[in-house]
Amino acid sequence: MYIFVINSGSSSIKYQLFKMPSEKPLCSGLAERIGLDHSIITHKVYKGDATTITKQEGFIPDHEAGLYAVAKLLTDPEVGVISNPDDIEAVGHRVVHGGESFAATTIIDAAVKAKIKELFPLAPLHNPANYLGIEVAEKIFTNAKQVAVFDTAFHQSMPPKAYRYAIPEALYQQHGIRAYGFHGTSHRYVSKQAMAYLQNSKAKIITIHLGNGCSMAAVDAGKSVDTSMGFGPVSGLVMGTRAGDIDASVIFHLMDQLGYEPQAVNNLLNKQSGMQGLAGFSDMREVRAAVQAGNAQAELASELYAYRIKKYIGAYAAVLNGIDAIVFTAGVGENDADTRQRICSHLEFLGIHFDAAANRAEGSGIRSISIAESPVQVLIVPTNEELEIVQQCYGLLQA
Ligand SMILES: Nc1ncnc2c1ncn2[C@@H]1O[C@H](COP(=O)(O)OP(=O)(O)O)[C@@H](O)[C@H]1O
Ligand SMILES: CC(=O)OP(=O)(O)O
Ligand SMILES: [Mg+2]
Repeated sequence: MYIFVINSGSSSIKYQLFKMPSEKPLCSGLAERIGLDHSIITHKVYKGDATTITKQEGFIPDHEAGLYAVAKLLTDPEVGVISNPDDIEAVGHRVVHGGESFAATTIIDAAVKAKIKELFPLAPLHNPANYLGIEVAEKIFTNAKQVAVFDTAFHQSMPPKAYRYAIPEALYQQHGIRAYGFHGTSHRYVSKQAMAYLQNSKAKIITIHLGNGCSMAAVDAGKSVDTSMGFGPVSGLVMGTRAGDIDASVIFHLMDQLGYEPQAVNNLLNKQSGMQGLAGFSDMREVRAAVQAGNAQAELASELYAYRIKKYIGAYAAVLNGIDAIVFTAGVGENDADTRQRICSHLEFLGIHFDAAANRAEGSGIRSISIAESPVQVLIVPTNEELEIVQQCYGLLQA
């Protein structure tokens, strides 16, 4: 059985075609800079031990055009891997916000689509792109079952004391205002990998997902018990362009004293803040280069980014009553030794004894960057949201 996985982001589409149940990837790819100049699709085909990489440049105006271009690559006589889109039996979609309606992976029907649409205002950078991905896939892969895997699902195990806000009860009961949490597919995947690595299914783990969006989760024996993102994916950590935690008074001040309209505040906190707002760059590689060049704003931004994470490590160590491991994952977490060093230094009182040399060493796959005697293991675990999505889809279709 072939299952195609689509991870539609705000400006990118990640995709992977799997043969199930072997979980063998036939191809994977990334369409980047959708709607911007210099759009590019990087398409990788795996045959035996060999990987062939094709790069296709040219303007991609929107997600619909991007998905059609990807489908064309899949069936291309030279770099394609299937002869007909009808060969695909299921398409697994990452859907960022599932609200309280979805605690598990779900076959998509008209009612599920309506619910995903209803949640647009709660995840404006993500759910519209996810929805479009579903609509286009329905047109291209007409034979396939469409399946939704929600970022919020893993965090549905949080207790009310973690997910409720201290505001009137009616706002929760009537309007669903509570913390949901995101990146659940990644937190679930890396925490499972870490439990297997530690050979401890009861492990208390703090997972730190640092991509463009950033979040942390406190995971107790495989269950999320708290997480840093909330009602929408803007709270908690400092991100590429999102502010993370901020006093609500700032929002009133912006509107009442500085004349900001609600939409402008939304834009400010989602798109112009975080590392972009502090240092002028949202891409951590550019921030690192600026720090190297002696840029004081980039240095402060890097310290603030790490400091916020350090505070959440302290909080989640308390929530979990001790920790067995801390896990770094996603673009920054997996690749940026400097950020990991800033976060993990001076945490010996928690039993975190960081190995600075191991942290700087080149490596791939799951690996430890704490010293052998450290009571708490610090791990790098590469995330693979697409693999987790395909496993979820296959599990659902077999059930
Ligand atoms: N070698 C690296 N050093 C530092 N940061 C990196 C490196 N490689 C990727 N990143 C950062 O990872 C982030 C993107 O992570 P990713 O998980 O791909 O994000 P998303 O899935 O949210 O688009 C960017 O900020 C990028 O700069
Ligand atoms: C939910 C979220 O923030 O996702 P991403 O990191 O892909 O933007
Ligand atoms: Mg991501």
